[in-house]
Amino acid sequence: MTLVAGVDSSTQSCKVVIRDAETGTLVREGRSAHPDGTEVHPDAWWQALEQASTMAGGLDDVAAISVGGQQHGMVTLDEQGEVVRPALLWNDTRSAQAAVDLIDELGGAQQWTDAVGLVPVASFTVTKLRWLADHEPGNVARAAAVCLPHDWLTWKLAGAPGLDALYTDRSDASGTGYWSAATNEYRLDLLRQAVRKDLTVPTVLGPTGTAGNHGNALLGPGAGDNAAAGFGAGAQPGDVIVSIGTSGTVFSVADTPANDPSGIVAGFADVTGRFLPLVCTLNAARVLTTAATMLGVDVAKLSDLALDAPAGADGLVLVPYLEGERTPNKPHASGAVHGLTLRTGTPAHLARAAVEGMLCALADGLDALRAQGATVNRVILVGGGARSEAVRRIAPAVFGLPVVVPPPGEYVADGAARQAAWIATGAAPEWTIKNTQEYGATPVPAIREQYAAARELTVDRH
Ligand SMILES: Nc1ncnc2c1ncn2[C@@H]1O[C@H](COP(=O)(O)OP(=O)(O)O)[C@@H](O)[C@H]1O
Ligand SMILES: O=C(CO)[C@@H](O)[C@H](O)COP(=O)(O)O
Repeated sequence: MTLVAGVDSSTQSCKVVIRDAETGTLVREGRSAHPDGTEVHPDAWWQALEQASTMAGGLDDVAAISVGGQQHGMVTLDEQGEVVRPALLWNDTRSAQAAVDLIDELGGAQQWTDAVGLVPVASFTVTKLRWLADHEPGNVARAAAVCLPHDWLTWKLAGAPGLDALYTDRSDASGTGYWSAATNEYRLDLLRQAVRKDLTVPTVLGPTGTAGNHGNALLGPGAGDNAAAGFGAGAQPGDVIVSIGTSGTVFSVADTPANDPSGIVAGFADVTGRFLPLVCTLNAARVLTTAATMLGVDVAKLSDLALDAPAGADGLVLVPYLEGERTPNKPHASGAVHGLTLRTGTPAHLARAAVEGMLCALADGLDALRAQGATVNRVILVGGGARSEAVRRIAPAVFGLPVVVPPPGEYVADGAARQAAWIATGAAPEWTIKNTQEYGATPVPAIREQYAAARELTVDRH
């Protein structure tokens, strides 16, 4: 049996799956938590990867390894390959002003989407580089290279061989703001404009490129976590993946690149050589955990409570901008609850409003994807939040679409493992996912209508 390993180094944890390359059967797995915060030293990811690999029985017997990772995080390295400062993550909003400045300097949003398929917001690496240039000139002076979380972990697995041996893949490169999925080329002029110097960047590998070796194992190009999840869940034309992890994402695989100057849909690349138009919210599964904390219950009880309240929660609306928001672009916003009355002031109403508010924000993303030409026949729901029965049952009413839920699993790590199997065997394996559940419901447009009336009514954070 040929074994392969897939890694998901995501915001909250690192997961490792080891699968049979031919059948996809899960052989072993492990996981380890990441520290909280939006600024994390990459060493913490390396320790978590080592712990998760050990829990998964080690990597000595695998033929290939691929790493999927949280997108956009800025990892800066000096000439010796030492980390210059803790990485700024995708959900760190301190570079919001840098995003505004960069859009102005290039002449507007359309110029950015024409150049690199996206409009800068605080999440994207290019804006973090500008923040660094504006606030930490000493660190900029020391920096010799910039890469992403998955690039850095792949490079560490290869033994940290030197800056010229940094590799990335199309999907993650397309989220930097200085690489174009449409042309398959870096825009190093935009990187230089952001950070005001030249930096070494990773070589972008194609779908079956190799990034070196870890012992006897080949290292695959890896991927951004969303692209890996799309590959792991086997998304087909007409499928839209909705991932409810730390972030909420809505995306599909496309044959042409997105170009959305509104900035809602980012024109990313996928792992097979195609494209991955994607909408991302900053607030997803943690809206549920926060609502559970407010109610003094766990997430299972939150789900029961939400299903006890009527659709629309009698008009109670929770606007879920707990970390500020990226879509819509409100980096300084806070969340809000509207429609409180004697009738709606119950735990069940609040639980229902939390689930519906989070899903309504994602449904707005679904509309934006359609506006970019995506065919949407059904939703495939993945990520930690998809484990919630309330989310599964309420989602079809909010999205107005059938929702398919694969068995609970690690679809980012699985996508990375599937890529590793492609590298090890020379062909993309057809791994089938059994026991998916389909949820249907009559659409309830009133849920989205009351959300639309409330979503602008927020105040900024202190
Ligand atoms: N049954 C559940 N109901 C609601 N949320 C859940 C459930 N199980 C896990 N989660 C949440 O899912 C999140 C983790 O999901 P995951 O997709 O692994 O996130 P990430 O990839 O961003 O680290 C955590 O915030 C966790 O609390
Ligand atoms: O910024 C994005 C996508 O553009 C996020 O989706 C990150 O890639 C983090 O993902 P999770 O840790 O929530 O899976």
